Amino acid sequence: MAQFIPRTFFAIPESIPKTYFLGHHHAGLNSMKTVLSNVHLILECRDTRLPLSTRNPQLEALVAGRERIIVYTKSDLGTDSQRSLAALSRLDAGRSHFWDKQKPGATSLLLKRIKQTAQEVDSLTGLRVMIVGMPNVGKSTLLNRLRSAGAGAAGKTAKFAKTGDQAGVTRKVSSAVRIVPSEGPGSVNGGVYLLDTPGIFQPYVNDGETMLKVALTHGIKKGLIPDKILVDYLLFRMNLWDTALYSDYCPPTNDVDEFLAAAATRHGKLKAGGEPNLTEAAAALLTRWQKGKLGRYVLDDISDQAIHAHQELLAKPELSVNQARKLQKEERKKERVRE
Ligand SMILES: Nc1nc2c(ncn2[C@@H]2O[C@H](COP(=O)(O)OP(=O)(O)OP(=O)(O)O)[C@@H](O)[C@H]2O)c(=O)[nH]1
Repeated sequence: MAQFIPRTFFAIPESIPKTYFLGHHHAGLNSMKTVLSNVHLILECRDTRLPLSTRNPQLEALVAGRERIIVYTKSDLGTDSQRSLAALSRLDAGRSHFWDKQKPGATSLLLKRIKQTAQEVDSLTGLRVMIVGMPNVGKSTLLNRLRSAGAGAAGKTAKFAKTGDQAGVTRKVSSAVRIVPSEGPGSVNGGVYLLDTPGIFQPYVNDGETMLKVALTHGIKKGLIPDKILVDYLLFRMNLWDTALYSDYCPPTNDVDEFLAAAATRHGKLKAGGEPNLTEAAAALLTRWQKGKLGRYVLDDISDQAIHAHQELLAKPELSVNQARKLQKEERKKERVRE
C-alpha cells in the first residue's frame, strides 16, 4: 500500500471572517474601564487549547500593570505534556495557573493564591477580583466553582453566573459576588468579591487560521464558519499529529468527504436509503472533538520560536486598534452584501 502523505498546507477559504468584535464587546470593554479602578486582582482566562490565540491584546492593554493571574482554562482538553506546560509557564513568568472544572484541587489552589493576595492587600472593604478573557473560555464556570469552593454554605446554593457552550452567554459586567467571607484582620479582611465580565473578542485577527481554531473551540458563534470547513481543518491537523486519532473511522485520508462518510456510517448518521448524512456527521464529529473524544491537544504552535514571534507581534502589532476597527467595519459590510 502507498505511504500516506499528509497535507502540509491548509488553504484557508476566502470566506473566513477575520473579526467577531460585536457591539456588546465594545460596551463590555467600556464598562470594564469604569470599574477597573476598584479592582485589585485580574484573573485573565485563556483556553489551554489556544494559549496564544485566546490572548486578547486589547484586554491585556486594559489590565496592564495590574496584579494578574493567567488562568489556563479547560486544561482537561489541552495537552498534559510537561514540555508544553513548561513553555506556557515561561510565557507568563510564573503567573500561570492550569485549571479545569472537573478538578476541585485546581480550584482550591487558585483560591489559596487569591486569598494570599487578599491578605497582602488587606482592604477593609475586601479584595475585588475581575475575571476577563475571550468569549467562551470558561470565565463564568470559573466564577461558579470559586464561589462554591470559597463562600461556605452560601456558595452551595444555585450557581451565580449563567454558563453555556457557545460564545456570548455573559453580555454585561456582573455585580460583585462574594466568594470568600470576611475572616477578620490579619486574614482575609473584608472578604473576596468577584466580577464576571463578557467575553471580549479582538477587533481583528491576523489570519483566517486563527479564526478556524477559535471556531473549533466555540469562541465565535456556531455556524459562522461551515462545519465541513472546520472538520476539514481538524482532519488536516490530526493528520499532522497522529492519524491513529481517527483510526476507528477510516484509514488515513486527506479527503474530508471520505472522512465524513466514514464517520456517518460509524455513528449511524444516514439518510433514508442508507446514504451517509455528511452534514450530521460533521456536527457529530465537532461535538466529539469539543468533548475531547478525538484527543487532547494545543492547537497553537507553542514552540519557543512561535512564542517569541507572538510576543513580538503583541509588542509591535501589524495594525493599530483604529486600523483594526476600520478593517472590521469593512468585513461587516462585505458580510452584509453576502447575506
Ligand atoms: N471540558 C471543560 N469544559 C469547560 C471547562 N470550563 C468551562 N467549560 C465549558 O465551556 C463552556 C463555556 O463556559 P462559560 O463559563 O459559559 O464561558 P464564558 O467564558 O463565561 O463565556 P462568555 O459568556 O462567552 O463570556 C461551557 O459549556 C462550560 O461547561 C473545563 O474546565 N473543562
